[in-house]
Amino acid sequence: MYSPPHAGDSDSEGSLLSGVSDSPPRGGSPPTPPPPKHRPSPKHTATAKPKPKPKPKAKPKPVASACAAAAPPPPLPSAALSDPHGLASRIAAAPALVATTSTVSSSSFRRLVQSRNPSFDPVAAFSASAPAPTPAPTATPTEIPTAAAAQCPAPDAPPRARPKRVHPNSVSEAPSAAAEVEQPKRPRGSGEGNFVRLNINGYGRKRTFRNTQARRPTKYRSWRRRRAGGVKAQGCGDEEGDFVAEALMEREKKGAVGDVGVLKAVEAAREDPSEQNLESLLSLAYGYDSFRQGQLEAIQKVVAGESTMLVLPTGVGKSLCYQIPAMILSGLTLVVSPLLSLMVDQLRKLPAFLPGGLLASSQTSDEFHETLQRLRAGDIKVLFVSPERFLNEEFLLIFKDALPISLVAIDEAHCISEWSHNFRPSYLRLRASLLRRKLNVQCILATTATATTQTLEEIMHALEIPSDNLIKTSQIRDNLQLSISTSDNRLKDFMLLLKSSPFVDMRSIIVYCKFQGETDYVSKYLCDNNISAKSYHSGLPMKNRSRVQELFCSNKIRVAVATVAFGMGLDKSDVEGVIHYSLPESLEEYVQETGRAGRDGRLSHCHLLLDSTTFYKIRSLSHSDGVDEYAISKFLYQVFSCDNPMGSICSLVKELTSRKFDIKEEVLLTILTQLEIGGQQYLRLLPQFSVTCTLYFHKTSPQLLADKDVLVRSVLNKSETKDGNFVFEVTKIANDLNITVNDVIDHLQQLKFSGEISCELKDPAYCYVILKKPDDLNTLSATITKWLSEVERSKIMKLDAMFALANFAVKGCQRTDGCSGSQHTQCIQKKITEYFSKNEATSDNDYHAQPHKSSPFLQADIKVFLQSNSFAKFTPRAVARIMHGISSPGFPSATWSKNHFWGRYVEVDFLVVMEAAKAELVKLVGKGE
Ligand SMILES: Nc1ncnc2c1ncn2[C@@H]1O[C@H](COP(=O)(O)OP(=O)(O)OP(=O)(O)O)[C@@H](O)[C@H]1O
Repeated sequence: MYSPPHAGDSDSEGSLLSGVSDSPPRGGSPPTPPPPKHRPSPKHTATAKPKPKPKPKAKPKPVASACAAAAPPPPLPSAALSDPHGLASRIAAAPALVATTSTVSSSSFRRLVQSRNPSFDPVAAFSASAPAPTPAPTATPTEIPTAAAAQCPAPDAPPRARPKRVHPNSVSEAPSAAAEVEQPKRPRGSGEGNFVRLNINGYGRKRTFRNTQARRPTKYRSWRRRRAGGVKAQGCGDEEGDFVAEALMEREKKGAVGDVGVLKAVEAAREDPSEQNLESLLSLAYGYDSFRQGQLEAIQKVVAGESTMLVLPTGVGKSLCYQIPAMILSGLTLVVSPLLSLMVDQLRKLPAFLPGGLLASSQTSDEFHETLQRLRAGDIKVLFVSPERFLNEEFLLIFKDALPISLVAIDEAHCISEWSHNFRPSYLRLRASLLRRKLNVQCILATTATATTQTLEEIMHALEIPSDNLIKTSQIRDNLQLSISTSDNRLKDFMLLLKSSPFVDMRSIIVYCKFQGETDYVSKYLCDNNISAKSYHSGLPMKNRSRVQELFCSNKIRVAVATVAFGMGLDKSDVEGVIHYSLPESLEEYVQETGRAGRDGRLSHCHLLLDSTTFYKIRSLSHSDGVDEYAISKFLYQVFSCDNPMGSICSLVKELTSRKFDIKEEVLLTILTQLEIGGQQYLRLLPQFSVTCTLYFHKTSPQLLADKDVLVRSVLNKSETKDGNFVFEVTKIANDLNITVNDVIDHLQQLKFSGEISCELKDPAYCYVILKKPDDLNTLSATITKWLSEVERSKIMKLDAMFALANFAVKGCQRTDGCSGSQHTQCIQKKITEYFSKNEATSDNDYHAQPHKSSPFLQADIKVFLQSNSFAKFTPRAVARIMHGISSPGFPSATWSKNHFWGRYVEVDFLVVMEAAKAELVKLVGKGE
C-alpha cells in the first residue's frame, strides 16, 4: 500500500525525491544553467483564468489564388533547396494525372464508360435534351454541408431562410440551376486512420449530397477568409480541416526564412555528408550544437541511400533524422504517420525553409488539389500521409514517373508488427516490395521509441532493412525518476500524491487513466479541489481536444487528465510529472507515456498507482478482440460468396457485418488486410466508401433522365424503391458500368450540381475486389484464427509483463541500486531494458497475477444466465464476454450491462469462463433447447 510521504519527510524513505538520477533537478540550479525560466507557482496557475485572446484586426488581404493561399510565401531563397534537381519543372511537365481524377465531367464520364463498355452509345445516352451545363464558379467553392455546419452557421453568415419543403422526387419544384451550381468535391472517406480510437476522420458520418438553398461557409473558406481578412472563424463544421489549416497558417507565419548560410551548408552536406558538414548544417538550420546519440549515424545512412531502423527514446529527436535528409536528398520525403493530429503537429514543427504538406482524407477537394498543385510545383519537400493512403491507387499514381521520392520515413513503425502494443492493420501494407513497386522507393527510414526484439525483427523483415542498419539506444531516458505504489483507494492516494513533494510543486502534470469516464471524473475532482485540470480523451470533439492541448501547452492548466489518446506528437518540453492513475497496458505504453515528461532533459517524476481491480478489468478487455474459428469461417464465406464474382467490386457494410459475426470492425479490417497481403493474395482492398445511396429526382423525371444518362439508367435497373425514392448499392452500379465507385460518386455529384438530383449516402463499407478464391476455406479460417489468437495472447502477455514489473517493484525490489520507498528507478529501468531485449514478452512468474482458475458458482450462474436469456443465440465467447463485462458488436454494453451477470466473473480466467459456457451450451443443445 502506498503511503504518501509527509511534507516534512521529503528526505526520508518515503520521499519520492530520493535516489535522483544525474540529470539536473528542476527546482534547484542545474549544472549547465539553462536560460532562467520563470515558472509561476502552481498555486497561481490553479486559479488563473486564461486571458481572452485579442481579436485580430480585420486586415483584408487579397488572395491571389488557391495555390498561393497555402504555399509558403515566395520568394524562396531556398528554391534550390526545395528543387535542387529541377524536380518542379519535371513534375510540371508530367501529365496532369491527378488534377482531373476527382472531377468526372459528363464528357469525361462518357469517355470513361465508353472505354470500359465499348457497346455503350454515348450519343444516344448523352445527346438528348440534356440541360446545358452551367459553368461552376471557381472563386468561392462550396462544400457538401456537414450536419455540424448545418447546425451552427458561422457568425458572419447571413441568416438562412428556412428551405421550402419539397418532395424528394418532385420534378416541378426544381431549384434554380444557378443557385445550385457548386464545385464538385472529391468524395471523402478513403479510410484514413483511426489510431487509438480517435474518431478524427469522421467514420460513420452520414454523407449528404442534398442540394442546398443557402451556401454554407466551409472551414476551408473560413480559413481563407481568415487569411484574407484576419477574421476569427468560430466554430463548427469540419474540425480536422481547422487543424490542418491552422498548421499551414502557422507555417506560413514562420515564413520561408531562406538563409544563404543554410543553403550553402546543404550543398556542402550533399557533396560530402561528413560529420563536420552535417553538424554545421544542424547548427545553421536548427541552432543545435551537436547531434544526440544515434542521430548522426541514422542521417548518414539515409543520405547514403541505406534503409535504416532507428530506435530512440521519446523526445530525443527522431524527426530530425528525416528532416535533415529531406533537405539534402533531391526528391520528395514521404512521412507516414498514424494519426492526423500527429501529422499536423509534425507539419507545424518543420523548419520554415523545409516546405511541407499533408494529404488526409478529411481534406476538402480544394485542399487536396491545392496540395497536389504545390507538389507538382515542387513546393513540397516533405509530405505527410497516413498509411491508409497506400490503399488508394489514385494516390500512388501521383508519384508514378512524375514525382521522384527519395525517402519514405515511417513514424511509429512498431504499428507494422502485430506483436507490438499498437498494431494497426493498414500499416501491414507498408512493405518494402510495395513501396519499391508502386513508388520506386529505395530508401526507408523506420522510427520508433518502443519495440521489443521480436517487433523490430518483424519491422525490419517487412521493410527489408539489413540487420547492420539497426540503430538502437536505450528506450528510456535517464532523467526520469520512476516510482510505483499499490493503492486500494486510488482517488485518495492520488490526491495525497498531488499534495506531496515533488508533485505539489509541479506546474505541468499529465495523469493517465484507462477509461474516458475516469478522466472526466478525476479532472472534475481536481477542479473541485482547486487544481486546474481538464480531461482529454477521444470521445471529446476534436475542437475540445485541441483546446485542452493548447491550454496545457501554454501552462494555463496545470493537469491534463487523459487516456492513451493524449501525448502522441506532444512536444511540451517542461512536463514535470506523469502519474499513471491506471496501469498501462504494456511496458511499451508505460515507456511512451512516461516519456512525455522531462523532454527538456531535466529531472522529472513519474508515479504509477497499482491496483489489482484495474489490472483485472484491463486484462478482461484484452479479450475483446478475440474471435472464434467458427465466426471467422462464416465471415470468410461471406467475403468469398457466390454473389461476389472475381474481378467485381464487393462491399461489406462495416457495422452490419461487425454485428452479424460479432467481430469488431478493426478485427474485420485486420482479417481483410491479411487476405490481401498474407502468403497468398486473395483480394485487393479498395478505399472505404458509404455504399447505400438514396436518390431523389428534382428536375427531369427519372425515366427521361435515364434515357439521357447511362448511370441513371443503371440506377433505375438496379435499385429498389422505398417511399417513392430509389435506393441502390453504389458498388452494383460500378460493376454494371465497369467503372470505379469513385467514378459513380463523382457522376452523381455532377448530376447534383446540375440540379437534377440529390442523394444521400450511408453505410460505410469495406470495399474489395476478389483476385483468387481460396481452395479450402476451412484451412484458411483455421490459419487466421490461430494467428489472431496468438495476437490476443501476446496482448495479454504484455499486460502481464507490465503488472509483474510493477508488482516486483513494490513487493520484490531488494532496495538495491538506489531504490527506496516507492521510488524504483533503477530496478524499473533494468527490467524495461531486459524486456525490450527479449524475443517475446515474458514476465516474472513470481510477480504474475494469476486470474482464478475456477469459481464454485460459475457453472450454476452460467446455467441460470442461459436459461433466463434463451431468446438470444450465444457462443461460449459471447457468454464469457458478458461474464467479464466486455462489450462486443453483437452484445453491446448498452443492452447487456444491465444484466445481473455483467462483469461478475472478471477475476476468473476468461478461458475458464469460456470452457464453462461451452459445457453448458453443449448440455442445452443435447436437451434440444
Ligand atoms: N540534436 C539536438 N539537440 C537539441 N535538441 C534536439 C536535437 N534533436 C532534436 N531536438 C529537439 O528535441 C525535441 C524532440 O524532438 P522530436 O519531436 O523529433 O522527438 P521524437 O523522438 O520524435 O519524440 P516522440 O517519440 O515523442 O515523437 C524537439 O524539440 C527537437 O527540436
